Amino acid sequence: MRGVVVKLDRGYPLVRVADGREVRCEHATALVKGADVRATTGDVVEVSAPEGHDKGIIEEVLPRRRAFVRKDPTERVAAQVLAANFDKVFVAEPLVGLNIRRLERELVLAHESGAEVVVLLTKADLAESPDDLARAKDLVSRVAQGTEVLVVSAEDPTSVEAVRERLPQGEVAILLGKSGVGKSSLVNLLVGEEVQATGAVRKTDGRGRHTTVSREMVPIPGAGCVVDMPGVRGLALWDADEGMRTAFSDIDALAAQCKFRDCKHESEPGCAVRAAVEAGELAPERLESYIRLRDESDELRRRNEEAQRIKSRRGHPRRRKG
Ligand SMILES: Nc1nc2c(ncn2[C@@H]2O[C@H](COP(=O)(O)OP(=O)(O)OP(=O)(O)O)[C@@H](O)[C@H]2O)c(=O)[nH]1
Ligand SMILES: [Zn+2]
Repeated sequence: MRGVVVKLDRGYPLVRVADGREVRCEHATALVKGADVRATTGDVVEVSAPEGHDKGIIEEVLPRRRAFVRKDPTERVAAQVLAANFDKVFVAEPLVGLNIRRLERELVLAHESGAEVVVLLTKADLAESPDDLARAKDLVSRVAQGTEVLVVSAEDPTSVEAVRERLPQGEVAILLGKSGVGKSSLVNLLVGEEVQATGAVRKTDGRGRHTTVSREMVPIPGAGCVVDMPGVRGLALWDADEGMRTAFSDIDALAAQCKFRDCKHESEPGCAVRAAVEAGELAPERLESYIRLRDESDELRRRNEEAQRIKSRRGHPRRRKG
């Protein structure tokens, strides 16, 4: 049977199979043992249902056309795929507590997936004045580098409709953003009922910091599906070259004018990026942020290559003698 992973929580992946049934499934030992393949939300999987077994077995995870990948926070060098086969990424950033450095990182990860990205400036009703809102939108638009920015408020149904319009039927969007930016509230408004517990609910039940603990495909009436992405507190970069180029297209364009092709924009002569900072055309914090993210991704690549070398040596013990 062919199916799609529609929910991932602390238990077994929930797979919706062709006839519409939803089945809890475990991974076939062969999948986990060798390459350590784990199905994630959005994955298309091949499932078997052995006689007398209460769960289905995921026999195969089909190749992903798209993936949202971060560095596994529990491992020194390992990627973790948080969602697969989506069409869009909504990046939610709140108007109050706006954090440009976090937004930059989220944009790199979002663009790296290759999906279309839309930034949601949430909790817009908390703006002190129309000017305050315009300033925030301006700042976010500059950082977003041409990526669309929507102003969203739970108090303004029109703004919620604008989000729905960006998610046509048949498409899947993942929703990124720090805990508390209003992701669950937005999902509930899109659905039209309380399908996800929100921060306000959480206060009374006294549970942990994150309200949402699962990654679930939630169907939106008259639109596609949305996956609220919890636990992305530590969004460490994995492969980020493409994402960096898109999220920092301003710096990428300037870098083409640097004297050295491999300029690091640190202390090299003839650096067009630093020249732009000195001329007041590029914010120094933006360059700092770029360098920090680039170094993080370079360091990870170095570690990954090292791990691959060790692995291939272990796999071919005879080579060592040569
Ligand atoms: N003023 C205002 N408050 C909002 C808005 N959207 C959400 N909130 C409030 O912000 C708090 C957090 O909202 P949630 O929707 O739970 O945030 P979340 O991003 O889903 O958080 P996690 O589920 O923990 O990842 C709640 O108290 C909401 O009522 C908004 O547009 N305006
Ligand atoms: Zn340079």
